[in-house]
Amino acid sequence: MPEFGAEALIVCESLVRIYQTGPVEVQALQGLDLIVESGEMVAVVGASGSGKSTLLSILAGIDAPTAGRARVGTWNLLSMSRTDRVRYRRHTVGFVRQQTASNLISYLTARQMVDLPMTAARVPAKTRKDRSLELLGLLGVADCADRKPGQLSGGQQQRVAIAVALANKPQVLFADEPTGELDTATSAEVFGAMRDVNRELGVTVVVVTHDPAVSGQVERTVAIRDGRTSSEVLRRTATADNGDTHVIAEEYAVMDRAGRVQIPADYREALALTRRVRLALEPDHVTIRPDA
Ligand SMILES: Nc1ncnc2c1ncn2[C@@H]1O[C@H](COP(=O)(O)OP(=O)(O)OP(=O)(O)O)[C@@H](O)[C@H]1O
Repeated sequence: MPEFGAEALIVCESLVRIYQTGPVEVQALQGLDLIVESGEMVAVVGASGSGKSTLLSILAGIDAPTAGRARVGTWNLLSMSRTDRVRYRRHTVGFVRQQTASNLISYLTARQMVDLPMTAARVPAKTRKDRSLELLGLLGVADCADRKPGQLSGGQQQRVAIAVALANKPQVLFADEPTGELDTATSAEVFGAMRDVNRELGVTVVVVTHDPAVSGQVERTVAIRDGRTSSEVLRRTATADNGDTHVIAEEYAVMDRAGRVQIPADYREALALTRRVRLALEPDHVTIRPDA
C-alpha cells in the first residue's frame, strides 16, 4: 500500500499523546489523522483541551508523541535523536506562541532578534543583515528594526516574532493562538501578515486559533474534537453570472485511512441511529439508514 499522504509535507496518522501526571493519565491526542500539503495555510480549531496545542508542540519538535506516525518533510518525529531535533527546530520549522512577550528577548532589537537564529545556523553576516531587513519589511515592521520589544505594540511584537520564526527559511510556520492577546483590528493585521508570508514566501502555515474571524479567512479549517480531527471546512471563492464574487464554505467529515467516519451526534439523534446502521452503495454516494 502506498504511504498515507506520501506527497504531503505534514502527515499525522493515528497520532497519540498521553500525559502522565502521577497516577492520572490524560490522552491529549487519541489517534489523530492530518495531512497538510506544501504551501497550504490551515487553521486548526477546537474547544479548550481538545489537543490543539499538543498537536502543534509535537509538530514543532518541542514535544514528542507517544505513538502513531508523524512526519514533516523527511523528518520522522517519533524517532528523532536529540541532535536531529535541534536541527529540525532550527531549519525546518518556525514557531510563534500566543504570549507576545515569550516570543521575544527583551534586551535585543527586532533586527538583532531576527539575526539570532541565523547566527546559530552560521549564516554569513552580510546575508543575515539583508535577510533581517527583508523579513521585517515583508511583515510591515521595517521601521521597528532598531526597537526593543518594550518599544513595540502587541501587534508589532507578533509580526517581529513571525520574522524571527522565518529567519532560517523554514518549510513550515506553526503559530499557537498568535492573535490571542490582541484586539480584533490588530489581530486581523497580524493574521494578514501571516497570509502574506504564506503567499509570498510559499511557506506552509498551520495556525491554531479560537477566533472564528480568523478561521473564516483561510481556505481550510480543521476541527479537532477529543484529540482527533473531526471535521474540515473548505472555502473557495465563486463568481456569480453577474461577476460578483462570494465565498462558499463547505463542511466535510473526516474519514480515516481505515474508512471510519464519525456521524455527528445531532444526525444520530434525529434518525435514532444507534449501534447498527445499514450502509448501501449508490452510483455516486453511500447511504446510512437506521437498523429498522
Ligand atoms: N504537560 C501536560 N501535562 C499533563 N496534561 C497536559 C499537558 N499538556 C496538556 N495536557 C492536557 O492535554 C489535553 C489537551 O491539551 P491542549 O493544551 O493540547 O489543548 P488545547 O486544545 O490546546 O486547549 P486550549 O485551547 O485551552 O489551549 C488537556 O486535557 C490538557 O489538560
